[in-house]
Amino acid sequence: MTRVAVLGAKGRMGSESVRALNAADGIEVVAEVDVDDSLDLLAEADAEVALDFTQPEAALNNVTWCAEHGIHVVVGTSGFDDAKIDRVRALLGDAPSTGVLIVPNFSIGAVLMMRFAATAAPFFESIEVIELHHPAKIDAPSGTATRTAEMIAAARADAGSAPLPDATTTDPDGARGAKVAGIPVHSVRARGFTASQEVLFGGAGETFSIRHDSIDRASFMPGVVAAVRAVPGLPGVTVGLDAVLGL
Ligand SMILES: NC(=O)C1=CN([C@@H]2O[C@H](COP(=O)(O)OP(=O)(O)OC[C@H]3O[C@@H](n4cnc5c(N)ncnc54)[C@H](OP(=O)(O)O)[C@@H]3O)[C@@H](O)[C@H]2O)C=CC1
Ligand SMILES: O=C(O)C1=N[C@H](C(=O)O)C[C@H](O)C1
Repeated sequence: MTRVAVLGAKGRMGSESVRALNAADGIEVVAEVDVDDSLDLLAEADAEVALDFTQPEAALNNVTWCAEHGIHVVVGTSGFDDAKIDRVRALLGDAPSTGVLIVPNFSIGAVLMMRFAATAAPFFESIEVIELHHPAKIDAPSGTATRTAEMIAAARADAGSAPLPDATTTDPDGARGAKVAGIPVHSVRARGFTASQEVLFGGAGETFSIRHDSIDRASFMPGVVAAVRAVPGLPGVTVGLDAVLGL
């Protein structure tokens, strides 16, 4: 049995993950940790893997504690940016034995949407990302949108693509969106959405859209289970579910 601790266990993702992990073969949730609990619970429960669904300000501290205690971590919490990843890499050192798997989005459709967007990126002049989430989400832009924009920007840099055309000179209220790696990202927070994203492409005489909708948090659970199973075999830092899915 893989012994798992869920951090943020009372939250929307944490509580659903506890149920999914306990229903999965060969996995047992041995600690359910939330905001007022000590991380010592993980050691007391002899957890082998931790799953973090807390909040952006908390995740780095949790990952650091786990790495220092030799507990593999799957990070589902958004906002785990390059600066945090560098801190974790430095902590793990050159010959890591502990795995830290950072997954901006666990749903298979979202993983494919990001891959397809990166594939399409060099073929169009214009690209904009629109992410749409439930109004209880505390961070913007979403981790998925940030990762998508970074993948698009990397694909365009590799291909030597031109900058996106945009004649805007006046935008006092940020109507053109946030710029993530130079890609405009627009965040919508509205009742009725769980987690959706559309990537819009424009070229001469044509537009092209890639859209993904998570309409229920059930969409994330197969990825959560797969990530928990995989992380002990992935020493060091891994970003994205792609390696776990064999993509
Ligand atoms: N990678 C993915 O596929 C997905 C990622 N997410 C991300 O996961 C994170 C959680 O989302 P969601 O479940 O909706 O949020 P919730 O607010 O519903 O859950 C977060 C839980 O973590 C608790 N918490 C806060 N700080 C700590 C801490 N230091 N230690 C332990 N528990 C803590 C919160 O307590 P309290 O409410 O009292 O603060 C709350 O119970 C977000 O960053 C979100 O963006 C969400 C969906 C999918
Ligand atoms: O907060 C959420 O709900 C989600 N957060 C993640 C993100 O920021 O990308 C993943 C998914 O979009 C749901």
